[in-house]
Amino acid sequence: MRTEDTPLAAVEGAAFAYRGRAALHRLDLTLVRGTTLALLGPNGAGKTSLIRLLAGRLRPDAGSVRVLGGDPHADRATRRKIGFVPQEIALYPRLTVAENLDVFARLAGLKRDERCGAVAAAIGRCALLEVAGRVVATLSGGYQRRVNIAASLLASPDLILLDEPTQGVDLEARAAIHAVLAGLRAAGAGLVVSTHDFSEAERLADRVAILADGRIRLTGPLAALMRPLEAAPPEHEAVLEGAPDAAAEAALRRSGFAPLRGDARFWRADHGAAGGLDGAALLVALRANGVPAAEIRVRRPGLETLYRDALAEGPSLETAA
Ligand SMILES: Nc1ncnc2c1ncn2[C@@H]1O[C@H](COP(=O)(O)OP(=O)(O)OP(=O)(O)O)[C@@H](O)[C@H]1O
Repeated sequence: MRTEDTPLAAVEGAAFAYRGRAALHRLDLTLVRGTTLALLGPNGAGKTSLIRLLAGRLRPDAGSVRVLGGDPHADRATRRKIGFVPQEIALYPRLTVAENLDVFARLAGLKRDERCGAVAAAIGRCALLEVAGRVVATLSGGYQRRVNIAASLLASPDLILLDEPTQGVDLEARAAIHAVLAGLRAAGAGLVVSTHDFSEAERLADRVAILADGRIRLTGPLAALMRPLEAAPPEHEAVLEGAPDAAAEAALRRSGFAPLRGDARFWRADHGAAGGLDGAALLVALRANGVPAAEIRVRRPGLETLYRDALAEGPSLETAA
């Protein structure tokens, strides 16, 4: 196999258990160079465990994990090709941004004459120049997340693993982080981004993998997965003022609505199930039946639809490129 044919990463039959409790079951996944994979799945699905396997922080109990042909757990040179951005901010709060990055450059094994350039490059790629001299503890959560990302870039990794990189940040900071990730991708890095945010995945990723209970339920290129939805009718999402009582819930279910995202204020129905009414008529009809509906959103089926269907269906599916 030529070097350029080696996948960025290959996970084959990888299984992992925490003290006998299975977190990942014989997983197969290939990462393509220069692409961004979004990892989606409910809490406890195994996203972080998979990222930690790819980062070499965990060793599979069975099967194998290879990054650019090397074993990230056993092989330090392979680990240097991987940038790992953990979910928690892992920085020295009393040091400045530049001082933090210098410490991480040392930890990454960079020599003194390489460190200055590597720190400057990471600051540039994460648009941190204006805060480079600021003490990290004084920065907003969004900036701290960008410094967390910068810390993973010092050895110019080919693969960057980001565990919920926009968790807990406001919309502006989220957009800034998306711009950083888009820049990394444009520079040729492969990214794996775990997220609970469908619009983020749609914006950033060209491939997705949906996990549940330690298994991949659906994976493939986003465009190919979304294509069948193009002809599908719009969906209705009912946003309630509060959780419905039993009578309101029964009325919602009679109208074809099912709860969304485990939050009793959000319900969805496809167009047909909602009786073909438009959003305004549906709002009136639901309110007349005692449903505390504040708003009906009409939207095109998207990644969230695929996600819901993949979790409902159960069997593993793969869509080829
Ligand atoms: N350090 C640990 N010790 C024991 N069990 C763990 C540990 N970390 C994760 N688990 C368990 O492994 C399973 C997968 O967890 P994991 O954190 O990989 O899921 P996740 O998809 O990243 O979830 P979230 O979206 O909540 O971050 C869960 O059942 C979880 O409780």
